[in-house]
Amino acid sequence: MEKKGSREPEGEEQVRTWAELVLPWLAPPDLAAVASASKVLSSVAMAVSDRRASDASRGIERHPVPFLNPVDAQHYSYFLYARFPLFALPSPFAQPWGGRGPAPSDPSSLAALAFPPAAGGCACAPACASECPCSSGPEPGTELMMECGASCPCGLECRNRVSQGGISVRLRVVKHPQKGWGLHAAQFVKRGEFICEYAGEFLTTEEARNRQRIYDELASSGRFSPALLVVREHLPSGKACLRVNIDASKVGNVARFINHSCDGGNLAVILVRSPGSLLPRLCFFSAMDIQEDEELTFSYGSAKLRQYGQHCFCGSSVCYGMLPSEET
Ligand SMILES: C[S@@+](CC[C@H](N)C(=O)[O-])C[C@H]1O[C@@H](n2cnc3c(N)ncnc32)[C@H](O)[C@@H]1O
Repeated sequence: MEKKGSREPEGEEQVRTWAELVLPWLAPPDLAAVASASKVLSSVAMAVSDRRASDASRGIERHPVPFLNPVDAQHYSYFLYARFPLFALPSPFAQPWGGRGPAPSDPSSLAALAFPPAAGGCACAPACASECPCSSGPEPGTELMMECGASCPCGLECRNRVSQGGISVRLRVVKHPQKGWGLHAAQFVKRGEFICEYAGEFLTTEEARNRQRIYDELASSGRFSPALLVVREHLPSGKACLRVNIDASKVGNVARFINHSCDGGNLAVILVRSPGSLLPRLCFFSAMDIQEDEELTFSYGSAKLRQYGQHCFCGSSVCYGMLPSEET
């Protein structure tokens, strides 16, 4: 901590200024290595780590999402933060985190520019009415919902874009001794509220299969928590299905911390479609009233598809004992 009134020697002040700019770009192992080089670097590295621990979203979400670790000394998990899914990792693959300046830019905010909106959408501008043709669902028994989108003339303030305004409930990321980090409610959440979208990299099925093989190996040694999700949307004919692979292991949002529960958990997973978007978005809504501090969970999949052996610690009365995993 700097003492009021006392000035650092000029050389140290310069090192501090430089360190404040550079250290937020470093991954944890490099940050730790730099910290051991001098007192000034150590104090800047500590401040960077503290700021990182105070907000997993780096200031990109409306409310900070702090890390809480009652288990060990591990600070946080390192990944690039994006609010929406991306088709390709931004280059270079880096984002400052824990600096003193303004929030870094959200790499996923550029994604929409790369894909001009297609035709379609509603014509209810300036405001969408309750009978807007884009508004539907989720119907009981289905996991599909429609919202206005890029092809609609209405803006983000439209009432039919609940899942597009970002996260509005307060959340925190809490470490569990067996499950690793998990996402928790930091306030009471009413049933049916939008929690967050599953952001990450959209992958081709071939790339998803390749990565899954590597992740399975790393996960079985306990060194890695993969966050690759495969979602299948069955078309009305029932004959075909659209497969969406989203990998939040390197880039994603707070959804990458949501753990599995064999009883289905307290979140509903809804595919949200919008005019102008080719792919559906995977969104989480609260399936029931959720109390402050409760962990947010959903079911990763069916028990029948278990292939590799990660033990499940969901603690539910119907726990199968192993995490679901399917052959991608
Ligand atoms: C999407 S990540 C969830 C966040 C993860 N816990 C972390 O620390 O980053 C999925 C991984 O979390 C762990 N996990 C999730 N649910 C679990 C459960 N019920 N029991 C044990 N581990 C779990 C597994 O390692 C799984 O591969």
